[in-house]
Amino acid sequence: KPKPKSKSKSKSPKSYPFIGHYFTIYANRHRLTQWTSDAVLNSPNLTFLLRRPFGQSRVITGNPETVQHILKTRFSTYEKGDTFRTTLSDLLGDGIFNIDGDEWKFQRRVSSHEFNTKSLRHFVEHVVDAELNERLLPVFTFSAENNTVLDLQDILQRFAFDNICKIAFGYDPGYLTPSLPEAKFAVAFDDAVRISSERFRSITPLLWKIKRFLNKGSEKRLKLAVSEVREFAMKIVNEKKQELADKSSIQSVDLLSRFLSSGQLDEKFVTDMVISFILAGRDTTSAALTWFFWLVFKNPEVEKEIVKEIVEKSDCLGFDEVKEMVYIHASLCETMRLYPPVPVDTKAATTDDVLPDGTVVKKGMMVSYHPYAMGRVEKLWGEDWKEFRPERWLEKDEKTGNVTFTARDPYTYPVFQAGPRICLGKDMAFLQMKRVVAGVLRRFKVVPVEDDDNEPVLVSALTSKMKGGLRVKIKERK
Ligand code: HEM
Repeated sequence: KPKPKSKSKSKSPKSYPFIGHYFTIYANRHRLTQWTSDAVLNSPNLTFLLRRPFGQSRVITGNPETVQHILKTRFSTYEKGDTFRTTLSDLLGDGIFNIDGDEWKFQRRVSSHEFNTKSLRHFVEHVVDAELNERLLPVFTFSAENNTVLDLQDILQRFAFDNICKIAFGYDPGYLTPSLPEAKFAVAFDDAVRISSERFRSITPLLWKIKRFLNKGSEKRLKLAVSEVREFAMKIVNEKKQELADKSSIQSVDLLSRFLSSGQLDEKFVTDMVISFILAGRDTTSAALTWFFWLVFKNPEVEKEIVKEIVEKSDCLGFDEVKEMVYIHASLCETMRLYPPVPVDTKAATTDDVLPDGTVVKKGMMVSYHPYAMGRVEKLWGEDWKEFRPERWLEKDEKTGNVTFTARDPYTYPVFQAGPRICLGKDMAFLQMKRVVAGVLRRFKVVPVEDDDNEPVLVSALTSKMKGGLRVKIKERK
């Protein structure tokens, strides 16, 4: 197992009494993911102690052993915790992302049915297939014929949003239609996520709580955005309740029906669940795919291999064919190593503890693991870690010539988290992304409009995005 870096490259950021690293945090407030990543990478044991004002400290780690300790070995010690819960409670309420203990176990158990093989097969062969063939590809065809510019990230968010609503709630918002309708909901959702996550940067939580109490500035905007989001989620819930009441037996197989028929009729609870699933399903796969198409354009030899893998399959891509596409799978893993959709994820300690790297953790302290930094550790990925090389995930059997995908251990690559709370939608996400890649690259080339050597910027608010989106032209593949 590779060992973390043993030497510090440069000194740690400067910390002052009372305010800790606040000056540097403030100066880097628009690139905190990148700044904390540098701090982790420059630390000898890949663990950095971020000192916040008023003596609050947060551990941030990129050390696989420590990540395993937090996410698995001491799972019950590291919870979401009160700070996380209160900071996000206006938006997420008691949804699965924001709870611990028995409540979390219940939601996880009911939700996990949604991700069994039968559901996933239905998802890829019907839901994703229809959204791809009836919406995404026609939008691309129009763009190719008329030489228009598209914001690929926006298109992919619409695509993912329609899909998650259809599979989880049996509801089609029709957000990716040729006219690309403005959706008040989507704007409100982005605002709500961004402002909620900005609360974490407040010098003390008291500040945003006072602002909320006075209903001023960003808190006023957050309140409006959250009520818009809740109204939309509640509409879905009420329509589903009506549908269930109208039917003598339950035919719907979606998650929402499952919650409603398990006796969960509390409107607030089910609405919270809907919001968490939209967050999980919309922004993660769309961000990953946006970076993927940019990286593939920048690496034509990878694109060639991908197209080769696609044309070897028949036109009709079902569940099994999609699963078999190992080169695309590897390319997506490689994309998310460099640009993880959840770049940093945070827990809180319920008791005092000592991490395997010797860091002392006090009860109540926040402890984050940093997939963005971990994808950049030379000792874990080799000297060529900067390169986009799907081959690092593949193994060729010299006798048979068969190429197989080799996963890294989930604590070295915690892009989907790891341990008992590992992402429930991992397989669903891969199936969806692979089906999109195969459907798009079989027919089209995706060409960024700004083709210079500048790397797009990753910005993060709970989940990451490409700053400003990705403007592309679509060309028919000859
Ligand atoms: C590339 C795509 C995705 C990535 C990288 C990803 C990553 C993650 C991560 C890091 C977490 C842990 C979050 C936390 O607890 O703080 C998580 C949890 C979760 N994800 Fe995903 N996710 C993806 C797609 C999806 C999709 C499509 C769904 C489908 C709805 C989904 C459903 C969930 C759920 C329900 C949880 C909560 C699990 C729990 O707390 O027990 N994810 N995901």
